[in-house]
Amino acid sequence: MVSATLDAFLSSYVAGGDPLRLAVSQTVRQLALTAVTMRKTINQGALGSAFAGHRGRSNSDGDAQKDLDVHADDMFIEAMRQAPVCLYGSEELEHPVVLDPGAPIAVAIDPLDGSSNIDTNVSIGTIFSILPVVGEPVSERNASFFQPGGAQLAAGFFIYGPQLALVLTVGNGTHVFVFSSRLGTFMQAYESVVLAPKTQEFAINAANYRHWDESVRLYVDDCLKGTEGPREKEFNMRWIASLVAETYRILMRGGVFLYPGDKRKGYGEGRIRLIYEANPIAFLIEQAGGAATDTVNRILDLTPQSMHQRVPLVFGSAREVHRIARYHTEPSSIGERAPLFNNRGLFRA
Ligand SMILES: O=P(O)(O)OC[C@H]1O[C@](O)(COP(=O)(O)O)[C@@H](O)[C@@H]1O
Ligand SMILES: [Mg+2]
Ligand SMILES: [Mg+2]
Repeated sequence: MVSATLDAFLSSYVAGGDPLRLAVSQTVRQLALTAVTMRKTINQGALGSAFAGHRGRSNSDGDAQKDLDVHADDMFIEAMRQAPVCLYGSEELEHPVVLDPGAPIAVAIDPLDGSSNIDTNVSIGTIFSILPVVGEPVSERNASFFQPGGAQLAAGFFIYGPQLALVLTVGNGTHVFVFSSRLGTFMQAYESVVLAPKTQEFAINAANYRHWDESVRLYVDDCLKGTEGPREKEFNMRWIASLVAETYRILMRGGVFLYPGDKRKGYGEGRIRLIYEANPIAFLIEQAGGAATDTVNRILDLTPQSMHQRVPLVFGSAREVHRIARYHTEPSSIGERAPLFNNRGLFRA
């Protein structure tokens, strides 16, 4: 347990006076102030006006927009106008918006993650990715969002749960800050998080089982067989349907998350958006010693092609993530089909 303030953490990060770092730290401060206000709105629940429900609108990806989605987007874009941010790209906006053309960074954001949980009083959040601005002239600057996730300067999310927390990386570990109402500020709650490489817990929306490809089905089948299957250990399963909540849990106690592509219409690349969901989560997870793939390839190596592009996402404890990749790349050598497992089965019989 450590107890530096977020301000102290950011001040030490900008100590060398690098202008990009300065811009990142000012932006994170603005995001944090806005998250505190968002939390107050969320805490009012159905008693507050921002909870009125659907506006009957949908975002560019076809998701129904709830009032709180739009409210969160309005809040964060206003906040980013107070920060040195050139471009603001959001799940809720079809195209990125130019804020300060001379500023050095671009912010990609999922203003409200886990929207389907708003009315159920389950944790929701805000995910952000901060990238350096690239591209000349100004009209070419949207290219900033199409850099591989490995170019991110910082990434993080706020989780509006039993605690308001910020999980942040600026490229030197993954840091968890919890908002202290008493002190009115975010305090660092843990040293840099280290994710256990092994796990016995997986998270997937099992309702889609029949739509998955065989590799994903076999992986899950092997987990479900527990001590009687090739894994020879019991597994636990979780699905909160809130990416921020799943990520927080995995950072705290290990585990693996899967949202693969499946055969449903529109789900060939899964559900998670690359630029403002998968990339920041992958950066946080890698900085904690975990791994993140599109089932096979490292997420942070992918070059985005469009602002709202979806990507299959697997992340969490590194050994488990790499194991899942092998179900896709060498299916005949893993799980129940592995020669060693069959031998063992013969001996047992
Ligand atoms: O409802 P499903 O298909 O299980 O999907 C749940 C996933 O969708 C998301 O809610 C997508 O994010 P949004 O709420 O920002 O659209 C993730 O947080 C979550 O992991
Ligand atoms: Mg989301
Ligand atoms: Mg969202």
